[in-house]
Amino acid sequence: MMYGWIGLGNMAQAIIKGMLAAENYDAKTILAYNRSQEKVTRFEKEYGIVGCHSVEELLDADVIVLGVQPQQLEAVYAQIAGQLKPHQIVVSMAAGKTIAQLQQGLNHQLICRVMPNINAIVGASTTGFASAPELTNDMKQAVRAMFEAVGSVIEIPEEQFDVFSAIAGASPAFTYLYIDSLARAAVMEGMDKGTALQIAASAVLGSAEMVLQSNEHPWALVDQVCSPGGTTIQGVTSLQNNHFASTIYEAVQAVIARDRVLK
Ligand SMILES: NC(=O)C1=CN([C@@H]2O[C@H](COP(=O)(O)OP(=O)(O)OC[C@H]3O[C@@H](n4cnc5c(N)ncnc54)[C@H](O)[C@@H]3O)[C@@H](O)[C@H]2O)C=CC1
Ligand SMILES: O=C(O)[C@@H]1CCC=N1
Repeated sequence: MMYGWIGLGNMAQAIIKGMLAAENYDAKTILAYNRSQEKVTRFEKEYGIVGCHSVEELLDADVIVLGVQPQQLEAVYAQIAGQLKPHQIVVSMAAGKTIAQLQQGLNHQLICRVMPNINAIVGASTTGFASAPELTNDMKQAVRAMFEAVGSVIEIPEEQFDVFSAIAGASPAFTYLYIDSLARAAVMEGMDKGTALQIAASAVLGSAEMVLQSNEHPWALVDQVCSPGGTTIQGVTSLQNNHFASTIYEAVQAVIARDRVLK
C-alpha cells in the first residue's frame, strides 16, 4: 500500500515518524509533498521517504492524508479534486471540517476523519476516528493502523468530533500548562525548574494511570489523598474556591466554539 501526505507540519512529522518506528511501514511507501520544498527535502533526508515536487506525484497513493490547516483545505481541494480515483482513501486531520464537507470539496466518497494529538511525537496520541459509510472494514483498518503506530485510536460518532477535539486534541496544551504551573509554584519555593518539571510531569502521568486503571471515580481518588485535617484538603478547597472546574469547562467550551466556527 502507498501513503501520500499533503502538508508536512508538526502532526505529519509525528505520525510519519511513528509509522516508521513501528517498523510495519517501508519508508519507500510514504510519499510526501509540502508547498514549501525545504520541508520535503528535510523529510527525505531525515526519514528516507519519497519527497514529491508536485502534488500530482503522490496522486496514485492508496491513502492520501491531508496534513494542512483547516483554512488551507480549500487550496488543496483546488489542487486534487477531480483527480482522485474511486478506490482511494482520503484522510483529514483538520479541526472542524466534516466528512460531508470533505466529500463535497473533493468530489470523492471514501473519506476518513481523524483527530490525533501532539503526543503522537512520543507515541502517546489518543486519536479519534470516523469514516464515511462507504469504507470497508479493511479500508478502515488500514487508516487506523497508521494512527495506532503513534498511540491509541478510538472510533467515535462524527457528531462528537468537536468535543473529542477539545478533550483529546487540544487538552495536551492545557495539561502542559498545568504541569508548568505546578513546577513554577515549586520554583517560588526554591526548587530548580528542571527538577520541578520532572516531578510534576511524573506525578501527572501517575495520576492519569490511576484514573485509567483503578476504575474509581476521580472524586473517590481525591478523597483517598485528602487526609483528615491534613495538607491536601487545603489545596483542593483552594482550587474549588478559585473555580478550577468551571475554568476547565469554559476552556473546553471555547475550543468547541472555535471548532464550530472552522466548519
Ligand atoms: N498541532 C496539533 O496539535 C494538532 C493538529 N491537528 C490538525 O492537523 C492539521 C495540521 O496541523 P499542524 O501539523 O499543527 O499544522 P502545520 O501548520 O504545522 O502544518 C501544515 C503544513 O501544511 C503545509 N501546507 C499548507 N498548504 C499546503 C498546500 N496547499 N499544499 C501542500 N502543503 C501545504 C504548510 O506548509 C505546513 O508545512 C490541522 O488541520 C490541525 O487542525 C489535529 C490534531 C492536533
Ligand atoms: O489548535 C488546533 O486547531 C488543533 C486541533 C486540535 C489541536 N490543535
